[in-house]
Amino acid sequence: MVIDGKSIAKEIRHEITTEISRMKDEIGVIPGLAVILVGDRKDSATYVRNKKKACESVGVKSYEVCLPEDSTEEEVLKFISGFNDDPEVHGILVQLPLPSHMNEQNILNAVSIEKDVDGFHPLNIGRLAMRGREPLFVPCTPKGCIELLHRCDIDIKGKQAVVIGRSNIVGMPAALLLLREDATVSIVHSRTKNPEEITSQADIIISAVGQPNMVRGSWIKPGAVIIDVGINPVEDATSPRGYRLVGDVCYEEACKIASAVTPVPGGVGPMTIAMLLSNTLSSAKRMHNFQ
Ligand SMILES: Nc1nc2c(c(=O)[nH]1)N[C@@H](CN(C=O)c1ccc(C(=O)N[C@@H](CCC(=O)O)C(=O)O)cc1)CN2
Repeated sequence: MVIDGKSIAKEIRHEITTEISRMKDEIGVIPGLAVILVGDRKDSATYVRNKKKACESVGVKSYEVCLPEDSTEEEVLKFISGFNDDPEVHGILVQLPLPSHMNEQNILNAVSIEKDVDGFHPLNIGRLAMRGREPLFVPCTPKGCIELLHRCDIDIKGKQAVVIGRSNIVGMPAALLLLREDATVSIVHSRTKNPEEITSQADIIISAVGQPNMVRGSWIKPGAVIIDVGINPVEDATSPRGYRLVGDVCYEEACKIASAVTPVPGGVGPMTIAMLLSNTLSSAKRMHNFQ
C-alpha cells in the first residue's frame, strides 16, 4: 500500500477549516500564525510561502517577517518578543535552519511555550520525554508520521519500531512519540554498527537522515511499514528544476517488500504543514478556552 500523505493532509486541512469557521462563528476568534524567515535559502523561502498559502486555505491569519541573512540575533529576538505579546498571534515559528552566526537555542528558547507551534521549545521537548507530562505542542513532522499511521489503521502498540536519525526536529521526537504509543523503540544513527541488522527486525521504520536511497530492500523486514521523512534533491537533467526529490528509502525496492510505504514527494512532507495548522488551531482553542 502506498500511504498517500498528500490526500490525508488534504482531509486534515478540510477538518481544520470546519473547526476554524465554527470558532469564528461562535466566539469571533481567528487563529493567527507568525512565521519568521531569516536569510535567503530558496528551500526555506518555498516552505514559508507554502505555509502562508496553507494558512489562507484554512482561514488562519498569517503574519510573516523576512529578515536578511546578516540580521542579528537581537533583531530576531525583538520580533519574537513582539509576537509573544500579541494576543492575535496564537502560534510562532522560526523557519530552520537559521544562518550559522545565530544561536538556534537562544532563539527557540525565546518563543513562548504557549505559542510554540513547532514544538521545539526545550520545555515542550522535555515534557514529551517524560511519562505523565504532556507537551503543549509536538513537532510537526514526527506528529505527522504518527498521524499517518493512525489514519491508515496501522497498529503501533507492542510493535518493534526503528527510527533512523536522531535530529532534534525529527528523529528524537519521533522516537519519543513511538514510545508514547507503546512501541519498542530503537534509534539507528551515524555511529550504529550494521544498521541493517537492526532495521531488518523492525515492524515500523521511520527514516529521517537525509541520505538519498540509503535504506535498501535488504534493510526491510517483509510486511514492515516504512515512513520516509527524507526529502533529498538529486540531479535530474530531465526535470524542469534540474533535480528531483527522493527519500532516504529506495522506494522501488521498499514497495516490493514492505506492506506500506510513504512516497517522496507526497508522503510525510504535506503532513508537516497540516500538523502546523492543527497545532495553531489547538493553540487558539486553548488560549480562548474553546472546545
Ligand atoms: N521551523 C521549522 N523549520 C523546518 C521544519 C519545521 O517543521 N519547522 N521542517 C523542514 C521544512 N518544512 C517545513 O518547514 C517542510 C519540508 C517539506 C515539506 C513538503 O511538503 N515537501 C513536499 C515536497 C516539496 C517540493 O516539491 O519541494 C513533499 O514531501 O511532498 C513541507 C514542509 C525544515 N525546516
